[in-house]
Amino acid sequence: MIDSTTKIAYLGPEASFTYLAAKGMFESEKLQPFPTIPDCLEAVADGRVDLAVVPIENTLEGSVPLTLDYLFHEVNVYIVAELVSKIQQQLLVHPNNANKWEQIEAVYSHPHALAQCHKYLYYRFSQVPLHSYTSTSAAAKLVAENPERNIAAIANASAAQKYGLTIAQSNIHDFHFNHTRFFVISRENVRIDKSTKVDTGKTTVMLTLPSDRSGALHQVLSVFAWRQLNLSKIESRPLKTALGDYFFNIDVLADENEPMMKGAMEELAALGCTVKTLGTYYTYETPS
Ligand SMILES: O=C(O)C(=O)C[C@]1(C(=O)O)C=C[C@@H](O)C=C1
Repeated sequence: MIDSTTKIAYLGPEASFTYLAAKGMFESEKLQPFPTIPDCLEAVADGRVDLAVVPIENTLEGSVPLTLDYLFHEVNVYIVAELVSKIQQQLLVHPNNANKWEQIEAVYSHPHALAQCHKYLYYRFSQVPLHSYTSTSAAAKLVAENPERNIAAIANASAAQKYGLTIAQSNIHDFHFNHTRFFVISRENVRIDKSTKVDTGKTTVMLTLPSDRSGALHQVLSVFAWRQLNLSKIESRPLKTALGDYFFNIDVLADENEPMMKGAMEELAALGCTVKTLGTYYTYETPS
């Protein structure tokens, strides 16, 4: 599945957390930066690359809605692996401004990174405007390219090194246990199976309920419950058709080829659910 010609998109530019996660799994020569999550997913969906690495969920801030929604609404692709990385956020400034970082005029980062540092920013920089950027490394690059502006980025220590920035404050995320899950996405329903995997497999299904009737969700959950299929996540997201219409993202700790899972999928279809399966995949821990 992975050979010398494999191209892998990631949310760039270089030194994003997504880059570090991808580099922990694949050779860096195969990695190609794309500016946004939709760009990565479109590139894999239309065949410009073979795989894409995108963030899906963080322990402090929850799901990355753009990834979740895009996987349901916009592209037909599969998850072939999950990467989990520790996330340590740093406040980065241009070296020219290193001795006046306490007077920064703006902070730039990915919305998830800003949210992971909410308390720090609230108590230290409550008057300073926060600006969302496409990724943490894009924010670091912006700070590097604008030395005349006393602005900061929230990004990782590799980004400081890559873009020649100074770490003004280390580990500014609000809670110590800060990890992000990333998906490796492919057009084919295959899986990356290496001895370094840390689990026995998980299947992601996205579904809509048959109709808005009482007990519909209960019925869906009992499909998994009586088969003793353990769920590790359930989350609803807007279906974007009307207020109160949702789709559900469900992660099941089982292989889609197990008889119980096949039975569950058949029963969901019989109940009238629309089910989109994103495949079974293994989890890998990647250094950050
Ligand atoms: O990869 C990056 O650097 C990103 O900006 C994305 C992202 C995310 O969406 O969760 C990745 C990891 C961190 O949780 C913060 C931001």
